[in-house]
Amino acid sequence: MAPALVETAPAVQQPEVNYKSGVGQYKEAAFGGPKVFKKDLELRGTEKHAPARYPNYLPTWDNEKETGVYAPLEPFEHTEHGKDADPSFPNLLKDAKVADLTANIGAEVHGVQLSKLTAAGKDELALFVAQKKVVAFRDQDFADLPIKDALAFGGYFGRHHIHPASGAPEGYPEVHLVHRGTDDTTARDFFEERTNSITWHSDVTYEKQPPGTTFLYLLDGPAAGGDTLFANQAAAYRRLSPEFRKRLHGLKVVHSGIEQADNSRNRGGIVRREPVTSIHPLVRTHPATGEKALFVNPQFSRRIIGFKKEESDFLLNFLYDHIAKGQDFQARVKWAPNTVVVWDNRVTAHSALLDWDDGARRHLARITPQAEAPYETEFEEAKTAGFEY
Ligand SMILES: O=C(O)CCC(=O)C(=O)O
Ligand SMILES: [Fe+2]
Repeated sequence: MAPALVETAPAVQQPEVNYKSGVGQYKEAAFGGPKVFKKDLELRGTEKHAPARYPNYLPTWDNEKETGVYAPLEPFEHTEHGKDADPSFPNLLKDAKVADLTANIGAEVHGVQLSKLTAAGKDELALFVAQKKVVAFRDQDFADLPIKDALAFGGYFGRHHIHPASGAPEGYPEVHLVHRGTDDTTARDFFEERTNSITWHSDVTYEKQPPGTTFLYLLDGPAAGGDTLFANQAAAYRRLSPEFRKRLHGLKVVHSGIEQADNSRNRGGIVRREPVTSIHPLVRTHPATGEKALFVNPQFSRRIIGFKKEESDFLLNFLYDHIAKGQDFQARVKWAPNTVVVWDNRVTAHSALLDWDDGARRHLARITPQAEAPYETEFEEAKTAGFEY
């Protein structure tokens, strides 16, 4: 049966919380990939559509062998390599051409081959991405590497997250896939019910240790469309008044993976691990830059602890709206063949866009190293200094 090609999670005992009463909604249902996935059709192609360029990356899943067989995730000690980096980036950027995408978020880089970076270069990559928030590296060989080599590269940045509900290349559950194939009717179905496809989120924030430096690379894409949106959640934090920021500090938010798992189950997809909820600070601090960022998203955040439902909904909705409208701290990343986009999931949110014709293949792979458990540091009145707005 079919999987849900979406975000998702595991288990550490949590205090009892009524996560279901929050405003966050799991909206990714319509992004959940085809109900039935015919691998042979994708391998063959159709009269109108070419076969998959990277058949080794076509999604597979096995309900019988995979559902419920993964143990809860255990805590692990994360090493933040961005802290060890030379901030002048001598290894990463020595031959690079860097162009900022906007004044407040994003860069595009030519002239670097990620797969060839030394350990020092990878440390610099972690810091550079933490600073820029999202970076599009062009002309990469990543998609052509053996999958195990791509995973070995990503594993430097943290323990691989195995998605609870998404399809994966055969034998590599650590790779999360985004795939719309030749017989996909997602766009038509989705817009029967909805007016836009924006789904701001950071990945799998219901995990105890959500991802940090995250890699998404293009395998096949439509001629136009299918861009990805990114928002700088540190800039979103700084844009708020000092009084408002002060109030946000100390608040804790419940994040839930339950709806995503239910959604996968309802579609006949897999749930590799029983879903969990986690409690994270509403404002988190980045371990390498010391920057503070909002850490809420409408996909997975559910409830502010200690607030009544209406209070929690009111504040979370304000923050979602603030982030969604902040075009001046957002960037729109355009995909091209051989592009690897790297973002820091701790300080950004992103949204896919469903704006291309059904049937045109869009196929991406994500490598998702987990990072530290989110933590916060004290509110500091003057401490937006040193960071650009
Ligand atoms: O398809 C996209 O543009 C982004 C999908 C996504 O949210 C992810 O891979 O984490
Ligand atoms: Fe995502």
